Amino acid sequence: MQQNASSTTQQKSADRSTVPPAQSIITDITTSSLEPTEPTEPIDLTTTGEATELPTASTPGEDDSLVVQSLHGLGSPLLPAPIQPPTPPLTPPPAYSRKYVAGLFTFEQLSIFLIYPSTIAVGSLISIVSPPESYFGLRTNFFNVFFVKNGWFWTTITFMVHCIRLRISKPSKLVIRYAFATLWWFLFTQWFFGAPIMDRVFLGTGGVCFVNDPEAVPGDERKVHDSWSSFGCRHVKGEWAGGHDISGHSFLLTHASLFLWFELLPVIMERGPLLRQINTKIVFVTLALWWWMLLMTGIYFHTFTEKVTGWLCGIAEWAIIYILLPGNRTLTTMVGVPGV
Ligand SMILES: CCCCCCCCCCCCCCCC(=O)SCCNC(=O)CCNC(=O)[C@H](O)C(C)(C)COP(=O)(O)OP(=O)(O)OC[C@H]1O[C@@H](n2cnc3c(N)ncnc32)[C@H](O)[C@@H]1OP(=O)(O)O
Repeated sequence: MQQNASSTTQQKSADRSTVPPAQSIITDITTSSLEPTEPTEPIDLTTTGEATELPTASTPGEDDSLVVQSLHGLGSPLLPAPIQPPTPPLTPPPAYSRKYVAGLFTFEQLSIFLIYPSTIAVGSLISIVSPPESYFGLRTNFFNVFFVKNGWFWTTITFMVHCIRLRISKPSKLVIRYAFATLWWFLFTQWFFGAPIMDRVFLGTGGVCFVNDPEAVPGDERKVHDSWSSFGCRHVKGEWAGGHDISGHSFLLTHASLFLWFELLPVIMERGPLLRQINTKIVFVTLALWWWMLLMTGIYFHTFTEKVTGWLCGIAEWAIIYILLPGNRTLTTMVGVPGV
């Protein structure tokens, strides 16, 4: 009996020795509430769904400022934090945590990203070695005139076909991402407070619009027209020559393809019934056509550097929205992430 009593006492004192003093609990809670809980890895766009939104997404009626505050784990450093049971850390759900290549891409994202520079490289190589005679080498070919020259229109239609069958909880985020992609295409190829960005680069690097002057002396028919855009130059039947003429096709085809791929990626990764739908096949047909036309641009048009600068401008908006923003939860809350 006496032995039992003493072992119980020993047990109790052993238990007490494992309990931290109250002061240390308070310190732990206070410091943990002050520690920022920023994600260490970008959010994986290949497996997320807006139905399984980010932990930061506010539910209807929730105060956004509170959400943002809780995201950063901000407490007032002047006031002692109230003692509360420690909240679980804001780690992303398992679906987000996948292996990243160079800390930025998943394997699938990297593979998609690499398709376009390799296509331009292969096309340019063929153009140097021996470009085959082809219908696709004509500027007036049907696929160019009907599809690529209206490329953003067809990309929009394809995107809508993809979107109408999704079950995502926040369609407004889809429209926001589409609006950003459209804005970049518009500023780059159509209008940027006057001439679009690609034409401004051309003019800024010494490019001019030459037109034939019927009244000029023989041998000096070409005169410079004061067109400030490639559209204006085409309108007066002039020739746009001299400066760095960024490839609009490389830009548009890369920009549109990366946009469509990254919106479609969750459907691909889910490998569910959505993948077998006709909507997905339509997206793949557009992607295939855009890839083929980029290869043709690589083989028959522009210089290598003009295609590379077109490609670089084509990845700019995608890199911000789909690669860099997912590393910041507050900004990602604004544009959302693609889902199923
Ligand atoms: C819930 C869901 C929400 C959804 C969301 C809500 C949505 C809400 C409703 C919206 C309802 C719809 C709304 C749609 C809205 C739009 O999208 S309307 C806009 C439609 N417009 C377009 O799509 C225009 C797209 N085109 C372009 O941007 C430019 O033409 C491009 C493609 C950049 C090309 O520029 P470019 O001047 O041809 O320049 P570049 O590539 O350098 O080529 C130089 C030459 O080489 C030739 N060339 C180059 N590559 C090639 C090639 N591969 N083959 C042949 N020739 C070539 C060119 O043809 C060109 O020759 P020329 O024409 O000078 O003779």
